[in-house]
Amino acid sequence: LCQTKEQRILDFVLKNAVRGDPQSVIDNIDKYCSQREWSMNVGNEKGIILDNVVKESNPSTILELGTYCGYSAVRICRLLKPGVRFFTVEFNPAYAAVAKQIIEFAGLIDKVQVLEGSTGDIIPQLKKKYEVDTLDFVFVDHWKDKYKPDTQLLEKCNLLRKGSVVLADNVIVPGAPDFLEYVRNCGKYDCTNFPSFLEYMDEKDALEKAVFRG
Ligand SMILES: Cc1ncnc2c1ncn2[C@@H]1O[C@H](/C=C/CNC(=O)c2cc(-c3ccc(F)cc3)cc(O)c2O)[C@@H](O)[C@H]1O
Ligand SMILES: [Mg+2]
Repeated sequence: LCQTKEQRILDFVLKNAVRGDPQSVIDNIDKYCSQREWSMNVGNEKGIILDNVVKESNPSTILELGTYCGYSAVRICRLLKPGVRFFTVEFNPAYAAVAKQIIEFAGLIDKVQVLEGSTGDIIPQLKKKYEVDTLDFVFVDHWKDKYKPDTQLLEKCNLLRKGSVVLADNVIVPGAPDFLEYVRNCGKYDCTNFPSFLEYMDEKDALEKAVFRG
């Protein structure tokens, strides 16, 4: 019945997680993807680093680039105080549909707006159409060749302010070399690298935190 891996992940969550309990949703996605089918969720090792960066930023307006199944949306939103706004962008309708159901099951759908479309089209709409002033936190985890252009687009659209945190997954594998070179050398960011491991594997990976200097 479940034709796609993403539908099988959703099915496993619906069957095994506890409705309204974000941690059980995260734990069950990690369990399925480590025991049955690998999947490109940020995972628990890098997820703990993500948790810590989110907690220290205490953000009110958050943007995620690349929702996929909603694992990091649930991971981030479970830490947020009431009333904050979390936007996540996904251009694959099948993935967006799975993500919405997983976010809803976790009980977090009121905090989350899944914006269906390409980041290149949606980022320029955030101020006028979605009433965003500036972004406190951006989690970047979509196609790796889009990291740099979309970071530059965020700058161009004046969505970053002094202290805005841009946190990028996979800067070792699959890697985002042009993004790393840009944020580390353009002079507009203070960068920190967080070595970790690729989700569900023993391979090395890392997150890069780039704080906009304003
Ligand atoms: C411009 C635009 N607009 C909107 N949505 C967009 C968009 N570009 C992509 N998306 C969306 O975001 C997700 C894409 C995620 C891409 N992530 C990875 O490729 C990835 C790969 C690995 C990996 C590591 C080792 C391997 F051997 C193989 C794969 C690990 C990871 O953690 C990854 O994130 C996916 O849901 C896609 O539809
Ligand atoms: Mg990733």
